[in-house]
Amino acid sequence: MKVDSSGGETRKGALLPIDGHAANATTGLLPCWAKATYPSASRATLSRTSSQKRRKRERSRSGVEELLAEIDPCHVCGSSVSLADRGLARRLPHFVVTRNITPSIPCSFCRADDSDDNHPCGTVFCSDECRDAADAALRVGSQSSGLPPPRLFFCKNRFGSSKEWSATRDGLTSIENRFTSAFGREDLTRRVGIEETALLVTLMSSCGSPNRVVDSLLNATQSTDRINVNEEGIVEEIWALTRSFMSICPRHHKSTPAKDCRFPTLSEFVAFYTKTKRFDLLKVDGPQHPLESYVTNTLTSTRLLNEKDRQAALDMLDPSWLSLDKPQESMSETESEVLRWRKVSHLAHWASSTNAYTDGESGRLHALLRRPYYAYHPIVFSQLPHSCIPSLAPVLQLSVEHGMNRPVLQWIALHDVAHGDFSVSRIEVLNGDLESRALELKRTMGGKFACACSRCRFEEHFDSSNLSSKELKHLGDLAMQQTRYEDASLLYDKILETHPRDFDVLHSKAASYLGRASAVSFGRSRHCMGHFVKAQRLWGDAGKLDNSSSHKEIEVQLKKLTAYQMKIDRERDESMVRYSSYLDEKCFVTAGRVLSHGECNRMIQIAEDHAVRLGWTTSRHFAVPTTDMPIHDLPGLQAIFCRAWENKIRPLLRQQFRIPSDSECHIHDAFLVKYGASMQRYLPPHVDESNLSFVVALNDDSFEGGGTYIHTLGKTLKPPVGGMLSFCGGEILHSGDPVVSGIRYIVAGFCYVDLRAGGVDIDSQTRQGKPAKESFAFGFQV
Ligand SMILES: O=C(O)CCC(=O)C(=O)O
Ligand SMILES: [Fe+2]
Repeated sequence: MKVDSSGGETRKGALLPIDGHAANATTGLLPCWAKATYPSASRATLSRTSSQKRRKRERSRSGVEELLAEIDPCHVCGSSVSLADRGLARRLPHFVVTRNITPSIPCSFCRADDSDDNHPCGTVFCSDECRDAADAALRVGSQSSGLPPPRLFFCKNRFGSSKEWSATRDGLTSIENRFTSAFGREDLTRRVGIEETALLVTLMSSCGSPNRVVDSLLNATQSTDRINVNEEGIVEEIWALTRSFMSICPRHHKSTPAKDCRFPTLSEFVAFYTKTKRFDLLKVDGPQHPLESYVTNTLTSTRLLNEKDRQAALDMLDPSWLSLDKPQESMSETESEVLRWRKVSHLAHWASSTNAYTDGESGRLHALLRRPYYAYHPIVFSQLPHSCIPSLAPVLQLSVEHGMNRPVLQWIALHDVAHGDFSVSRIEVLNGDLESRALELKRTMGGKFACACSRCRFEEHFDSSNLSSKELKHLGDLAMQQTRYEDASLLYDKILETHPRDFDVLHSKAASYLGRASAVSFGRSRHCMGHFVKAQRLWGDAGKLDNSSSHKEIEVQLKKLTAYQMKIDRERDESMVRYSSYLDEKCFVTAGRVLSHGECNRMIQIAEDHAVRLGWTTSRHFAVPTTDMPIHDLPGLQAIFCRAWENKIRPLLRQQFRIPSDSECHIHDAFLVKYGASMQRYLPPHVDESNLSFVVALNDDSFEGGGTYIHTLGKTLKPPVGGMLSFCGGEILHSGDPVVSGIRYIVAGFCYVDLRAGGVDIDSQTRQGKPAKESFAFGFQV
């Protein structure tokens, strides 16, 4: 969309000369997040002709240099600020502090103490006038942005007990209250970074117009004169941000002739970026790319899209850049529909996978989708102090409101958050060491910024003596999220030295052993080096302590322990079931059965009867949820399953995977899963958190599609009714292939193979680091 086309030049907000802004009082006052100045959707999809581009390159440098020189002092008007004038220097705009701030309160940005002469964060305003102007601009912007206001939504974190959750909720409510009382609900505004086309596409499409999805993607990726749609977008964004701040101050008199305006170079961009980022701009490494959630939630949900819209979306999401199998003439209608759905179900994984897709359209789209997206909320982020173990993470998710699915900015509580204790991370990469984090923080927050979070304090001397149990727990949980299981175990041990009956810590420590068990490469070591047994032992011991039943997670683990701990009859170690083998004996499909037809039908019946009263569960699995029913929750299911396990499944697994006699195969989890064309159709690509996994088919003639797609094979495997697929769950990428009609039922089981004695030196033999994102079943995720 053209803002103004006089002189043949597309004058978008970012390119207006400062004079131009000043002349137009209304748009001049608008910061870039105001819709009137900067229509987000159109900017994301704007393409530029090469002559326009050339003209931009020809523009002189002076405008940019001038701007760079000016940006450092006052963030509003550009005039230099005397830091000696501390009263003024400390004064922050209304939108970053609560109303009654006095100069003696530390800076909301950098938390600097008032006694410090140099204001490290560099966020200073030279006068009340500037502060008010910024404040006014924000208000104008928020009124006209046209974007839905943000909601603060809090998820229960995975670590806290119910008791702590209520403390966390109070803590989070206090944050919300603080924002609300400072600005009033209607003033809250959210702005999503324009440059990330996919995000906007998601927003648009989840608001009910799926046919704009591909238009936007193609516009963004196809126009050949755009070198990199993302970077250019960011540059524009920052350019606009900078200029609007510069132009809103009436005291700014320096004019820059239009001919001096041009886009910054990359290094200038970086300079702009790091400086403006100190304001508000925050790069969000979303745990899930918006397009991923669009594909997995919206497209497959019959509640959100009617058949016609979904068909239209499917047609459009069947582009040639998905280098999966191509439909062939000889394919039946069902086969091509399965193929189409498979493409959709793999899209998210494909888009966010680290495998290189560097060529052509697929490469460009892949690059686009893999980039973290940007979201900023000037008010909210400005108020949150930085921490390298953040307790909150902002994510954009769909949320049902008044029957509509809307994208909302949500806060995920990563740890328990007490009243007054909250922080986000202001740097993107938290995996770096102390030094690299410090460097990045200085660039982002100002040259003198030094992080004093407990992680930094700990890593400075690797000494835990000056840390509280709570801080140690945070550090342990962070290590879990980053799959540094050994570090997590050590940190939890430190706490248990003084608090041996802390159920949360006991549970987390057991989970760290389980993480280590899954991180082992079963293909290489044939057992998980005692980690699984240790985890079970720890849960068992915790269960013997008074009050352990008050801890929900421990209770669930004990229930599974009891349900699946069977007496093993050695006589039955030989299996008579025939099977075929794939992938170097890492994957098998039986021709015979491990469950009879009658048993399969009975299991389906029990599950459906139970579901009539209590429904199916859909949230038991953290990363890749299925619509399922835990076997250990229903005695009827458990009885049939355990009989099959003892007599058929266990002996078969031992034989298939050549499990040595000094090791045992343990069930950790098992559930009955339901897929359907009008409900959850498929499971996206993932690896399990297990050494071995198996899938038993409970029916096969009442659905089309379905089966387990094994990615390295490029094939869908479908055992007969009562037959079983088994594979190295932690190593083989697989997905539940989409069901295109009818209902599919399976039993899925997750096993660990461990030494019978469980007694090896576990601390010296663990392999670290399967990415948490792909983990399944009980994963801890950042
Ligand atoms: O649906 C399938 O066949 C695969 C199920 C699966 O992978 C799982 O539940 O982890
Ligand atoms: Fe799986």
